[in-house]
Amino acid sequence: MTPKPTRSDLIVIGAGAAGLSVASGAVQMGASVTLIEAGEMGGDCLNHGCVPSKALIAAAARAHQMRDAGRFGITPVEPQVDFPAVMDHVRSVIAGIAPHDSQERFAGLGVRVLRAHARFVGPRLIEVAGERLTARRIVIATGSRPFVPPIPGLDTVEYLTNETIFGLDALPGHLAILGGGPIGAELAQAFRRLGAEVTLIDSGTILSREDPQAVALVREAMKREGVAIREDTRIASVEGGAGPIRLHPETGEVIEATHLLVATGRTAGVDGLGLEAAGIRADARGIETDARLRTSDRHVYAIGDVVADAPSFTHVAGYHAGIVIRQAMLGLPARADHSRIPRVTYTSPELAQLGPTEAEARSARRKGGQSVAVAMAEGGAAGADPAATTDTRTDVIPTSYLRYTDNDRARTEKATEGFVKLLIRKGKPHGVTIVGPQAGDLLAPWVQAMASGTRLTVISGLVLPYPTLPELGKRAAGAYLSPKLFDNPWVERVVRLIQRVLP
Ligand SMILES: Cc1cc2nc3c(=O)[nH]c(=O)nc-3n(C[C@H](O)[C@H](O)[C@H](O)COP(=O)(O)OP(=O)(O)OC[C@H]3O[C@@H](n4cnc5c(N)ncnc54)[C@H](O)[C@@H]3O)c2cc1C
Ligand SMILES: NC(=O)c1ccc[n+]([C@@H]2O[C@H](COP(=O)([O-])OP(=O)(O)OC[C@H]3O[C@@H](n4cnc5c(N)ncnc54)[C@H](O)[C@@H]3O)[C@@H](O)[C@H]2O)c1
Repeated sequence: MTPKPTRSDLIVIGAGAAGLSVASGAVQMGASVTLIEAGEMGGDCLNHGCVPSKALIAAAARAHQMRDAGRFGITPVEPQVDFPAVMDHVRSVIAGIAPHDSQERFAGLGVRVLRAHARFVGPRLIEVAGERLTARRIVIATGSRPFVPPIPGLDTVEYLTNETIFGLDALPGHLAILGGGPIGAELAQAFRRLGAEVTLIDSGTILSREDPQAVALVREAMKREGVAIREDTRIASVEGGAGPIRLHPETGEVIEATHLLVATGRTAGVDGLGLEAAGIRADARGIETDARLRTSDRHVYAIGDVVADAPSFTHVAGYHAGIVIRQAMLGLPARADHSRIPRVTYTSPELAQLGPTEAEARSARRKGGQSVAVAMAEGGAAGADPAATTDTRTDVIPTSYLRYTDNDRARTEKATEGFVKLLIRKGKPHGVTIVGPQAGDLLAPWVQAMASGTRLTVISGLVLPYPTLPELGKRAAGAYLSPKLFDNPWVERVVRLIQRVLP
């Protein structure tokens, strides 16, 4: 007779950002929780994703500053990059965060942590290392893996992915990167700054989801720093062996590199999970869920990267975890809304987006969606009057421009390349694009403003310390509002009247 399965209130499969957040929340609320992890605690973000990539980017930024010091009257120097030491820095950052995600910490909180592969063997029935488990609620948080395209010959070379690149102990001589999404773009610039020759290849355009005007600044900066960017380039085959890796674009020429990073997107982590046995629907995009993140078995949730069509970010994993906790622990309904998820690509300049891009807003408008005004605070030519560039034609969404050059702090830092673009709906921010230094940090107040429905009049009236970059946001709001105030015949009439009666 099969022994009775071990029972708990909640089983969580996967100890990445998503699974860890649910497990810690649930156990601290008093539930009995079993957490199952086949690989490293902390998942992709800690071990092969956000943390090592941002640590590498930080080191690369220092190298870049040394080369770039001449603009400030300081003799620029070509940095001596000790790559193994750079990787020690990356590993030390991971090691510093790891205790927070560790088995010891979770066991200490009261979570039963199993370090093995989990698979469903029936509805709400899981097998782990020979033990059967069941629970009132189950959370699948198995994340994603690199998608490797079926290019002839690719499987014959030792290509890198995000799971292996941070294990390099020597700087690549020439790193070819297939895929110019956030992974490819961030790592292309970082490796270039650390001294590698880099070729970034995309079958379409780089960062294609993002605002093209913003991407143009990123592309320009990367090219200037020496990243060879090959867009609209399809690789027909790859060959290698012991020597260099040769990529053959369809155009017939050859790209030769010492290393190849494949960063062509993600695939959901559902292999060997036995979803069919559990009656849980999934396809190539990931696990199907409703807005409450319930799978086709209502007692089983899916969260984080494994969810079909959900944005793949650590903050989304955390957001999903909160939605499941409310439902599974407190019995309260909660829904995921992905329309206002911020995202930042940590290139230099950084590229930050909240809500729809201008193109998405225009396309929604064409489809008969809501009417949206675009106040493009691009920071036009130095000293330009933003109002002068307001586009009020009726066939397009009105735009106005203001650049980083119009911010005094950006000027003192000589960090003037960039812009803020606001999409406005009924006097409130509807979408925000920021490209430029610290764009990610500059997005935070807009996240708050959009969440709380703050009007642009409030933002433009804020008293912010001078000189700071956040003044850009206030100016951007002002750029939209000032034509209404200063070019308004009604306002002029009222002011003339008041001036006549003022004592
Ligand atoms: C290079 C790179 C840089 C990134 N940078 C950023 C960034 O700057 N900001 C940002 O927000 N996001 C970033 N991301 C995305 C972010 O890493 C992911 O969105 C996040 O890790 C998703 O968390 P998750 O918990 O859903 O999945 P994961 O972190 O993938 O965790 C899933 C876990 O489940 C385990 N698992 C899978 N199957 C099983 C099974 N059957 N049994 C047991 N365990 C299993 C896996 O071993 C893994 O540990 C980056 C990603 C990459 C690759
Ligand atoms: N800063 C961040 O928050 C950050 C950083 C890295 C990754 N991430 C997350 O991880 C996800 C995955 O990132 P990604 O960059 O791998 O994927 P992606 O899907 O965003 O980009 C993949 C790129 O590869 C290109 N491509 C696909 N097939 C190709 C081929 N055969 N040849 C050449 N180019 C090809 C695509 O045109 C696309 O530009 C992101 O969508 C993001 O959610 C986030």
